[in-house]
Amino acid sequence: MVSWFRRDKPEPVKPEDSKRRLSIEELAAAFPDNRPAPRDDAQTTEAPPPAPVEPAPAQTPAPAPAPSAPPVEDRAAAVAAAAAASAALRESEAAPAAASGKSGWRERLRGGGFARNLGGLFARNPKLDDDLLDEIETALLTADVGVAATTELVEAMRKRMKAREFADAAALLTALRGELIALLQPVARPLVIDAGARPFVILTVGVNGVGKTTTIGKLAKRFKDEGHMLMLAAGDTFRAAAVAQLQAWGERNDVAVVAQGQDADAASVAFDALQSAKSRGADVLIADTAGRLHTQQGLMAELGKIKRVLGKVDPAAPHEVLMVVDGTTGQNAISQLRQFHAAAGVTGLVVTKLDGTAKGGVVFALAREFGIPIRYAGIGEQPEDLRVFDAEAFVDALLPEALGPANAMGVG
Ligand SMILES: Nc1nc2c(ncn2[C@@H]2O[C@H](COP(=O)(O)OP(=O)(O)OP(=O)(O)O)[C@@H](O)[C@H]2O)c(=O)[nH]1
Repeated sequence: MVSWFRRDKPEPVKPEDSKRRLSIEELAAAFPDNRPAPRDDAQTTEAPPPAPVEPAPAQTPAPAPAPSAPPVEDRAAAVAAAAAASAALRESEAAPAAASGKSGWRERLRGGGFARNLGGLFARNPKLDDDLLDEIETALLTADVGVAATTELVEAMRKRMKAREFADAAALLTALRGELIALLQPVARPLVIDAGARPFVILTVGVNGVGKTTTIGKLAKRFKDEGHMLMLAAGDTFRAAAVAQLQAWGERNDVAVVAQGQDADAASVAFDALQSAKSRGADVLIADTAGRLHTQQGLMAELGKIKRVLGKVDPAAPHEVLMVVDGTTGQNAISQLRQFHAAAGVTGLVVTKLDGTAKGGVVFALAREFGIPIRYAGIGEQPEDLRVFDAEAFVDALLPEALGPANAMGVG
């Protein structure tokens, strides 16, 4: 599949070219059905992307990927995958906004470990005693809330229980909900597009496979719906299908995508895209970057380079460094954020894949450890499955106030 993107005959491509319709093969490549799982070890065998060179001037035509014909069996698989992708797109577009509002959150998060363990615990009508606190502690740790945050929460509950503040377990549940909401409230700060920045530049970063490109697609839809004139920069020039994937999202939302193809210099793509967005009067530019492990120092340094290059066009850019974190990663997300923050100065987070994970508790650990705003939560793969992060809605979804057998989420 990688060979489709090798350049037999390089051709110049302009930003406008991104508006062309994608072929069925490109669509298939853009929506692969068996993505590798994200890796969090440093022993990757993948070759790193090429070291960045000085950015090309904005008007320099860049070589376009010129897909060569895939073998017949690959083509058949591609056609089948494309058909599935198109059907999925149609389905998602036709689907009612089932996941809107608090009920939508609850709907999506109910299968998760947090909801199941903690919710199930209270749904059993437990006795108010130390055993209950031990069980809460285990449930929080299992959901990856982390040792520090868990200890703080449980000790706060223990103190209040000893002070006879709670009449029963239901009262403790209410207090625990309050503590959880209080932990998240300071970081539930939505992204505000500064109208004075033309364009407002969002640089997305994160490790491999966390959902960066998908999140950009979801954001494109959101911003478009809000009436913004936006553009996308296909800065993930490493993964074979990433450019086509972003172009597919762009096409779907009628948003221009600036691309130079696979293996292009990511900083050059960002530079080009910002110049283009400026000259077209776009008010938002979202730049994708290749996934990279936080332990790969060379690749982490490349993020600093991309930022500096953007700063040459607009000293205030990027206005937001949005790190996408996979909510299923567990405590590893902490070290990821630490390294990305050091390399690129993260200003906001998107926590993805919170639907159905046993590890959704990492959101609390991130909030406690860094205090960096959590802008959005990804709760599914469809365009509408990106929510502005709301502390109360999130806690409400994981641990509803009224827990009885009827409300015990995912229990049994
Ligand atoms: N269930 C679920 N899946 C998601 C969510 N966000 C993204 N995904 C899926 O995660 C997979 C990886 O998403 P991508 O957007 O390709 O990830 P990426 O970070 O751009 O990947 P790299 O370019 O390899 O770094 C895809 O199968 C997405 O559909 C989410 O909120 N929930």
